[in-house]
Amino acid sequence: MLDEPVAAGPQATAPPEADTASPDTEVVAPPTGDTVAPAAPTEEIAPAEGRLERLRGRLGRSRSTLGQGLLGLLGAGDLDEDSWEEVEDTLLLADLGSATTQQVVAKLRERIASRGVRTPDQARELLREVLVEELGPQMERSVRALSHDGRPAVVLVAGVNGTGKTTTTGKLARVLVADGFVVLLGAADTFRAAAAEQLATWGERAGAETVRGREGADPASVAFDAVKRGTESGVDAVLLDTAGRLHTKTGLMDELGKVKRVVERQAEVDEVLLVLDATTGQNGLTQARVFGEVVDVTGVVLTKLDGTAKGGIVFQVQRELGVPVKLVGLGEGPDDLAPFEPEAFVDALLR
Ligand SMILES: Nc1nc2c(ncn2[C@@H]2O[C@H](COP(=O)(O)OP(=O)(O)OP(=O)(O)O)[C@@H](O)[C@H]2O)c(=O)[nH]1
Repeated sequence: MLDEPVAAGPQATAPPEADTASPDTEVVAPPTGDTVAPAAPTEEIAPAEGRLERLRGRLGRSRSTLGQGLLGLLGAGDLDEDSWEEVEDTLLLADLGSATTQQVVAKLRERIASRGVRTPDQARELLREVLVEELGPQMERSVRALSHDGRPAVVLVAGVNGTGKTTTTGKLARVLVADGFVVLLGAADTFRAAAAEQLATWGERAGAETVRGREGADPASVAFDAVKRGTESGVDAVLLDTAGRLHTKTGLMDELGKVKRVVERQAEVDEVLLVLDATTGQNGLTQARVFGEVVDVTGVVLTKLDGTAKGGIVFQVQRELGVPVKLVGLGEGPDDLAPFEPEAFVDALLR
């Protein structure tokens, strides 16, 4: 449903760096006047609380690699060098990466020697302790506070195409709406018309407005207009979905940097969430490094953890990027997004 086109010509809103061509942004339902009222979602949204708990079963495949393999080895008692090599291989196979693997093995060896491990339960406890330590429970993981004294929190969602950016933006909107926040979505992926359509559909379902531009419009202008509208109408959060595919990688990065700079002319960007597909392993880390050079990534969303036997990628992301994993995608369903909790995650791996 396309209604209430917004006059957002370049003179009105486009900042100097933005494209001078008319961005032709429009607002997609729910239609409102000057104030963005929390429109009723068109479908029921599951409460955010206890999501990871409900979604635990989805980590089943990761569990079979890490949990069963390691517990079997460690629970057997005194380990010879061959067994330690197997432990190492199991961790590497689960995508923990070599640095984390070395660290985990060193800690396990030391603690097994000093405390002794004789039963599977003791092995599980020790393994849990070491893995949780590796995930740095002290890291700040919440998506930054949504109270900004009269201005919306601005969240930029970035990542390469297909990782699940649009889906994650939509799911996040639902979580926030379920928590009582008024959300506005900005479809700054103007490279692919279907992406804006997809986001607007998520918005309608969650009860959030979507500001979007015509295919090929300047993404920075669309993002700027979305934040402007969100600020003027007093929403709690503006979530900006960005493009993941351009003709060249340099173009993509330049565009993302520009979107952020242009938005920052009127509001601080509170959160840059980098969406990584957990099934891509090492590739995801390479992407993360490249994105990190262009924008300060404040948190990672690891998607498709339901579809991989390599949940260990979480450890690598954390260690190599020094950025907390804040959210995990555990399915294609609209409510399959959960906050990342190290203890609960490790428990799911070892269950
Ligand atoms: N199994 C599973 N699938 C997911 C998850 N998150 C997203 N997907 C699927 O991944 C596919 C790509 O998701 P999109 O949200 O379109 O990805 P995108 O990054 O926005 O892609 P572009 O718009 O092309 O840049 C879709 O089929 C989603 O349903 C997840 O956590 N688990």
